[in-house]
Formats: sequence, C-alpha cells, structure tokens
Amino acid sequence: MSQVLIVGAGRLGKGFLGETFFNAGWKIGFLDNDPRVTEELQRTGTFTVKVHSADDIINNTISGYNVFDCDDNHSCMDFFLNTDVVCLPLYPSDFEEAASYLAPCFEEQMKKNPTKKMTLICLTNKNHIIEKIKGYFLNNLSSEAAKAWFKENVAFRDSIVRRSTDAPTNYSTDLVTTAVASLLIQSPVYNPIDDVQWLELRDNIEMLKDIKVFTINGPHAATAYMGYLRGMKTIPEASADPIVGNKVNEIHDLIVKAVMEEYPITREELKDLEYLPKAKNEIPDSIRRVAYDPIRKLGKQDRLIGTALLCQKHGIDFEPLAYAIACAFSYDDPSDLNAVKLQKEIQENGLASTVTKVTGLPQDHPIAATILRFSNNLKQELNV
Ligand SMILES: NC(=O)C1=CN([C@@H]2O[C@H](COP(=O)(O)OP(=O)(O)OC[C@H]3O[C@@H](n4cnc5c(N)ncnc54)[C@H](O)[C@@H]3O)[C@@H](O)[C@H]2O)C=CC1
Ligand SMILES: O=P(O)(O)OC[C@H]1O[C@](O)(CO)[C@@H](O)[C@@H]1O
Repeated sequence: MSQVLIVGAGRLGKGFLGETFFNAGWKIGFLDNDPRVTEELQRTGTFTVKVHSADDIINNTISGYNVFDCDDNHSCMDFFLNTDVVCLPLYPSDFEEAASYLAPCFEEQMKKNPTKKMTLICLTNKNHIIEKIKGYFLNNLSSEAAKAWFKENVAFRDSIVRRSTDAPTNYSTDLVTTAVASLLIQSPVYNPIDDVQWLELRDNIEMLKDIKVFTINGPHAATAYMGYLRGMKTIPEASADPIVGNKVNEIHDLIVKAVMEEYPITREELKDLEYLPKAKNEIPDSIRRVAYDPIRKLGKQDRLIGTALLCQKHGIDFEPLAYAIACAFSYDDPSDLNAVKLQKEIQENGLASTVTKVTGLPQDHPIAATILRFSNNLKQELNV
C-alpha cells in the first residue's frame, strides 16, 4: 500500500489531501506541531469533509489515519521510513521549522534504505520560494553525503492549489472543500501518484503558478477585502453583492489582459488554468481565510501588488486594483495577527510609510500614490 505523510494537518491537510489520499486507499499519516490539531484528530478518530464537486455534494468520513506530534523523539520516524510521498500544506513562514524537524527523518532514511526514492510536495500560494525551502532542508542535513543523497533521492516539488478548503479553525474535524480542479504538481515525481484523483503532473509550474495566483487569488483577495469593508463574512455573500461583484469582475478582466501580455500563454491555456468549474452550491468560504495575513498578500510579487505592477507595465488601468489594495490596508480583523500588526504600523508610522514598507513601492510610485489617494475616501466608493 502506498503511503503519504501530511505535514500540517490543518484545513488543506485534512480537507483536501487527507480526503483525497483516503479515497485512493493510501495509508495516511498526519504530523502537526499544534497539539490542538493532533489531540482532536486522535480524540475523534475520524474527520468529516463536505466535498462540493461540480455536480454533487458528498459527506465523506475519513478514518484509519496515523497522527504524530512534532515530539523530540520523532515518533513519526517508523511511519516516515515507509513513506513514499511527503506533502507539506503549510504557510510559507512554517517551512524552516518543518525542515529542521524532518531532517533527521531523511538522514535515517538514507541510512536504513539508501536506494529509496521519495517525493516531497510543497503546497502554498507563494511562488519563487521553492529553492529557498529546499535550502532549509539541505542546511539541516548534517553531512555532505546526506545532502547528496537528498538531492538524488527526493523529488522536491512545488505545486499549484486550485481549490478552497475551509473550517472554523485549523484543528476542526468538520471541513468543507471544493473539488473541481486538480492540484498541479511539477513533473517528474519519483513515486507513482496516478491512482490519486485530483493530482496532476505538469511542466513549467513556476510560470503557471504566477498566472494562477494573479488571476485567481488576485480577484479573490480583492473580494475579501472589499467584502470585509461592506461588513460581510463570507466570499459568496461578497461576490453576490453588486458593488463588490462589479469591481471584482473589472479587476479580473484587467488582470487577465495583463497576464496575456506578459506570459507566453494562449487564451485556451489560460482558461484551463484559471477557469474553475462552479462547484454545486458554492462553499461558504470565510472572508477571514481569504483575507488572512494581509502583510503577505500585499507583498511585491503577490496577488495584489504583483498584478497592479503587471498592469502598469503593460499600460493597463491599475486603478481598480489600487482601490482593492487600499481596502486591504484598512483590513483590521482583530483575530488576524498580521492585520493587527499592519494597523499598528499604520497608526505609529502613517499609511504612506507603511505602504512603502509592506509593498516595497516608493511613496512617489504611481501605484503607491493611487493607493494613498483612494485611502482618503475608501468607504464612499463602496457605499458604506
Ligand atoms: N485552505 C485552502 O483552501 C488553501 C490553502 N492554501 C495554502 O496551503 C497552506 C496551508 O493552508 P491551510 O491548510 O488553510 O492552513 P491551516 O492553518 O488550516 O493549516 C496549517 C497547519 O500547519 C501546521 N503547522 C505549522 N507549522 C508546522 C510545522 N512546522 N510542522 C507541522 N505542522 C505545522 C499548523 O499547526 C496548521 O495545523 C498555506 O500555504 C495556504 O496558503 C492554498 C490554497 C488553498
Ligand atoms: O491561502 P492564502 O494564500 O492565505 O490565500 C487564500 C487563497 O487560497 C485559496 O484558498 C486557493 O488558492 C483561495 O481560495 C484563496 O484566495
């Protein structure tokens, strides 16, 4: 039986990977450093995922999995040694710690099964960080021999996530997910995964990931920040709102135009990547999850500033995006640590300086200047 270790048993770990590998009959292990996650998975012994596909909604109950804490004695070791695929659905800031924890497992694998091949798949929305993450793993290996073994025997791959999976918390055992498009994984991999639905190998993941993050996550984040300002709680609610909906449609079309100018991709290829079939009864995805961590989302290469810069580069109107960005700078959900940090920064140092610090754009940059202009009159545009 093939075996997968899922490092990060939060929303995507359980609601997408857990559910998907379970359906394919793989042996599943979850490793998480939050004791609330591991305790809850152990206590319940099962978790449920409401899966919205294009024409059906099914409730799936997942059971028979193994659960491991990130304990000092590496209780996941025996499981790890029999593992074929390691999936890491983690936020970008969590990889350094995960690499440090997993390094001894790879060293042991090299000693016990030197010819074994493994595949490691990173699942984030952040592009161009895969070499840095690989560096975390290599730096934690203790010898040149181990580094050479790792490079030779572990297929280290990035991926593109094309689904939303939500739950009230990372430790919830009741999840909801959309299943309308596959996870795209950089090919080749070292272990067969063709028996697992919703996993698909592709070349050129780095370019495709920019396009996906820009065309899907850009408008999605804009929906969240504008919806929040309108007092809404869910993405479907915000999308159905005519004021937010129209602004997001405009933003989407401008981004698509800019992407078509920038990348060697045909409209058909783009459609295949960014057009996700509608799931039956859209999931009540929370604005909180999609807006989560505005500091990361306002980074220079990320979904909002990255797309505004692309529009500017190609002479395409970036004002609607700058408006959504201004809304993101006003995002103040008290339960989002980085939203709180952002607001504190604005209060202490002013908006202009914060825009520059977070986005990397100088204050006189036309996009920064437009963000500041809109910020003076944010609520009026949205009729609030
Ligand atoms: N939920 C979704 O629909 C999507 C999520 N993503 C990406 O997937 C990644 C995970 O997202 P979610 O599952 O939603 O987050 P989450 O917060 O629900 O789950 C992340 C889990 O990783 C665990 N974790 C953190 N550091 C760890 C470590 N060093 N070792 C072991 N476990 C660790 C946390 O305790 C948490 O349970 C993020 O990069 C996100 O951007 C991408 C697209 C869709
Ligand atoms: O996981 P992040 O990067 O914080 O952002 C959430 C985004 O990821 C997705 O879940 C899938 O890409 C989108 O639904 C949402 O826009």
